[in-house]
Amino acid sequence: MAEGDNVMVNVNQPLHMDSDPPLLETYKTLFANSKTSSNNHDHRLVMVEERHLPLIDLSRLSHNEAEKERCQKEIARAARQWGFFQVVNHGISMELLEMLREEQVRVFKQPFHHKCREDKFLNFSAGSYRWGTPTSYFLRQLWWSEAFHIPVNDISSTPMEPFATKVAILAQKLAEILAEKLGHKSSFFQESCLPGTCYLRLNRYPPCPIPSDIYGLMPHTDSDFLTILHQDQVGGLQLVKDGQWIAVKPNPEALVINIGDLFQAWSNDCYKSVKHCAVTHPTKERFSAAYFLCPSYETVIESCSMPSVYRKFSFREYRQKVQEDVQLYGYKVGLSRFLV
Ligand SMILES: O=C(O)CCC(=O)C(=O)O
Ligand SMILES: [Fe+2]
Repeated sequence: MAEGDNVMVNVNQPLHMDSDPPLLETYKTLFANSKTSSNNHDHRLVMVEERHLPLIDLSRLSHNEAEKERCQKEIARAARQWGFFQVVNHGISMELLEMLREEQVRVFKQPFHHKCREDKFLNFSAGSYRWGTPTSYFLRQLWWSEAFHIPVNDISSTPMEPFATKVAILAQKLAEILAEKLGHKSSFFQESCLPGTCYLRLNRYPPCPIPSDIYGLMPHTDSDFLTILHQDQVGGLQLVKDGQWIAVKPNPEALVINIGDLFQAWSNDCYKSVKHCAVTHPTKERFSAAYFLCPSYETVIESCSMPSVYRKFSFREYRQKVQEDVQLYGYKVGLSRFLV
């Protein structure tokens, strides 16, 4: 869809069902004014090449020592060169992934007014549900998505619990390998990232009438150690590689791993926390689920080698700074706030 096509959208005709958040109604005025808005800097106006991420078969970790070593090296190389990679034979069965997906669909199918209830919805704490960015003034700051951001503790005794248990083990295993490849055998991640501090984020991107103008999720880096993403086959994840945006081709058997800001700081800029976003589709809805390996707020992030690029900071300090910047400037500045 070309720039300007957006004016063809009949914004008076709500498309959504009673489970959908009122994105179109909320953004109506912005759509109407979008003809005059400038989005020349938007990467979606440029052709985005579809690429496969490095694909790593984790079953090699249980082969002989030489194969294990090669596999670990590939993981570390992908974290350095891409900040993103995909893994197969990751220990989470297709059945569990299917169960997660079914539960995700069921949860989002609930009526909108139930999902945004202030008190508890299902088993989740108040405030777990988020949708769009109703306070934005610019089209390109809008999010065309809804999400449940759930502390892993709240997942217990839901059908998603078996997935959460397995994905937490995988995250710890990857963190350990990444640390070891920098010469650090440590229990740091085991001790600081607990079920009460890690999150599962269920994302749903409804079909969007003007996908070229609105992100599902704005370009961002993740504020965690690492993220494990399960996505469906619709596609929409894009990331920056060597200064260019590329689109990730979905692989039904793979999970997508990405390095977050905290690992970049801990690794002293060796591993890269890369900017990524989700774009929307004109006719298809898309689901993804992300597990965030996060420490407790008190955890201090200190670089594993010297001289350190960043000063040490607590995760609480980091979150506060991010929130402060988002309120002041409308975007996250991130790690560069903590440069020495
Ligand atoms: O849905 C996606 O592909 C990306 C999700 C994501 O980046 C996030 O939840 O932080
Ligand atoms: Fe993300």
